Amino acid sequence: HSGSISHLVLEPYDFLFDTAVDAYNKGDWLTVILNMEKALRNKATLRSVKAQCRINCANQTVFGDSLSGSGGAIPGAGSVDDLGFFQKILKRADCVYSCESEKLGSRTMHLVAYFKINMLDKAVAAAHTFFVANPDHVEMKQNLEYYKMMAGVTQEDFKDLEARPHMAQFLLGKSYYSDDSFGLAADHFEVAVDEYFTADKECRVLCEGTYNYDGYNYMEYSADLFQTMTDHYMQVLNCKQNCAVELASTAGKLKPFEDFLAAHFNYLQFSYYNSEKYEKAIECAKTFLLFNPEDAVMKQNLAYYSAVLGDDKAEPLSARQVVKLYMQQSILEKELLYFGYEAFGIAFVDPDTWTPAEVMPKKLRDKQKAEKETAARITEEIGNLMKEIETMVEEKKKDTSEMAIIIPPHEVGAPLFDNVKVTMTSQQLNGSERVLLDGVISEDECRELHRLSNAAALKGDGSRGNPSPHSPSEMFQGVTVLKAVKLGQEGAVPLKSARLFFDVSERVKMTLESYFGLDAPLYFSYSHLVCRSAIAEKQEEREDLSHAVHADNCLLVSELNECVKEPPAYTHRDFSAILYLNDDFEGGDFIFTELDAKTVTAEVRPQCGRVVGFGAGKENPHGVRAVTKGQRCAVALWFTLDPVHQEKERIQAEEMLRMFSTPVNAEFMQKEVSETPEPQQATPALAAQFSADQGFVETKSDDKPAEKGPDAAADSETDKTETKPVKTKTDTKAKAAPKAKAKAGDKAKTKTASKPAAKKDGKQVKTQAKPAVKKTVKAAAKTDSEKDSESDKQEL
Ligand SMILES: O=C(O)CCC(=O)C(=O)O
Ligand SMILES: [Fe+3]
Repeated sequence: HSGSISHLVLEPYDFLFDTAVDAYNKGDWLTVILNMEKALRNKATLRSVKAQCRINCANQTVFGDSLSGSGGAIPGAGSVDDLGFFQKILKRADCVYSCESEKLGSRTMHLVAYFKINMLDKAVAAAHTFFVANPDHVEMKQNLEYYKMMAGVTQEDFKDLEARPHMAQFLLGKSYYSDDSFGLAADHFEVAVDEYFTADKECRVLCEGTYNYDGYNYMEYSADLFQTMTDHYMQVLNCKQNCAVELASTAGKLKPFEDFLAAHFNYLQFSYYNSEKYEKAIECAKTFLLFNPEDAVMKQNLAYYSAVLGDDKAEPLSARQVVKLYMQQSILEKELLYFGYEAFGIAFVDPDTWTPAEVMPKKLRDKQKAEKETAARITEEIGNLMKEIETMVEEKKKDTSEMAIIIPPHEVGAPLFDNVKVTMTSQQLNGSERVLLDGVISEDECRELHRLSNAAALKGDGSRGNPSPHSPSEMFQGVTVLKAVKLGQEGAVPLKSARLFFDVSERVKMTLESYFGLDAPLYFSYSHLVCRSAIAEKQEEREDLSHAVHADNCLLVSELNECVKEPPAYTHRDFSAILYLNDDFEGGDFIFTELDAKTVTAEVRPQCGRVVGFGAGKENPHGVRAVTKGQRCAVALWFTLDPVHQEKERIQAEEMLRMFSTPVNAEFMQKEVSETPEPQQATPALAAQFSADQGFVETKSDDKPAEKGPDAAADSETDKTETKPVKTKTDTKAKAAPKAKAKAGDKAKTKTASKPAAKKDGKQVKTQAKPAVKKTVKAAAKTDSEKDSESDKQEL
């Protein structure tokens, strides 16, 4: 063991992670950031100690030594060899064990629940998305900018904590390369190669961890010694193979760089050529050819360099040994893995593109070929089908435009769900964009939601807001989806009922989209389960309405027969739907009126499962007649066509419901989340999704260095026909072959080889992908007062 005993006292990162999750739910971003950073740092330390221990121990106990003391050949030597092998394994295990506990203190302290590690990785990925990859996520960005400002944290602190030197060097090299600073580029690519192998070594030893029972029931897994060893070993090898992918991955890039290691040598060869270091250029070209022996452009480049240097000098130069060894080892691993695939069916997907075809067993190759052909056939068939469907849709469109003559323009759809029936159309309701549907939910569902409303009202503190906002003769109670879910989480109402609230409103939304034949989807703008209860002693000589006549997205000025579409009206609301839950009350009929708010054009009697749906604008002024006895309950829903205005609370509710439905995650949600939700709080899952849609900073496939089209300028001065090398492009999007960089030095240096006839214009075509423009964030997170006014407005 190493002499120095230094105990690292690390706060367990699962604990830090828990704290961060708690803080996340409370919207306390500062705490999230601090703990997440610490968790990442500790995880990195733990990782490096483990890697160091394994590397040291591997050096101390190399397999293949003869067993000390066991001298000559004795009968049954095979078993002695086996023993020797296992002795080494035991020694290795022991060495790792004591090394780790010496460095980290008690071992159990660092045993971490594995799902939490996975969660951490997910969170890290999400954090990357937030911090690095997604300058366009306006809301998340605003929040982060705001909290960063508060904390006095600078952008530097948000740098990818796990950014590893090999990647940093590679990216630096690339940026020098695209600036035509080839000397510096070569320096950084060289360091990158060195760092790559260091990182690869580390990555590989870290694969020698515990067996992951993924897919098996841990308790039921039983295998004999060799089966167990094989299973575990195959897993380790798979993991090691995957290091190539891991090392090629970086934050802010959706996909790993392709042919990452080979790419280094592609960049290097051209950088050396431009620095007139032909020996090195040749060495690197040859190294690149180890990966892609048939690469025509590289073969051509190599021929050119060799001609310049002189074939006799070029010949003895060989590809890098370290790469040869790396490939040999990797191929051995692949062969073993393929053997495991064939013998035991342990799946292996080769992550490398350079693997020689013959490494894969012929049987598998044939199978893959057949599968590819099938896939191609299916794709073709699907294509044909799609075409057919398109034609059918076209025809259908023609039909429906003819139908539109009879039926009002928007009401072309049929209800989506079987039990739903159209009771009245716009025409029958004497207006436009109106519908009355029945059978949208069942009696049982009505009862459950009615109960939910009353249970939630009981829990409500009653002090918040006016209990009778619409009529002094009635009590008004309301609960949002998020509130219902939170109450469900606390156990104050059945979680099942909260979920029903959510699902039912989803059903109404789909029904409306379908019925009104909307091309664009509707988004929830607000969802409210509301009951109006008559106050018995306040019913005499009552003349008011339960809900005065109004329109949902404009301010009705009945004196002028006008509706002004301006704030504080919810101008973004486009459709409204009221789902009724009961009819055992007196009064409470829904009415449509003219713009004068007096002339009633249609009346609807609420009943369980009935939905009145209508456009939210001036064409549909409406109100509710006084509820004079009993309690009238309904789910009131407003929809918008503009995703920007969708209800953030609902997204949060959905996220929580999803968490509850996965047992592992439910644990994170046991604690109460903040009382007033942040209106702008998006979930990591959503943010990641967003980025998947919008793309990351660098989604362009600039990872392929190729497209090394030969320079058109063939030599005309000498009889040699070698073509001058062409710069590797860094962006495959630019299709035109970039010009070779012509240097003044070429003329002097070129001895035997051809050089381009015409001197190239010195300006290099810029082919580097432009970095995404960072948006300047003007507004910080919303202030509390803004939030309050927003949530209060909803209940008016
Ligand atoms: O409850 C109803 O029937 C209608 C309520 C309404 O129009 C509203 O809240 O905007
Ligand atoms: Fe309304």
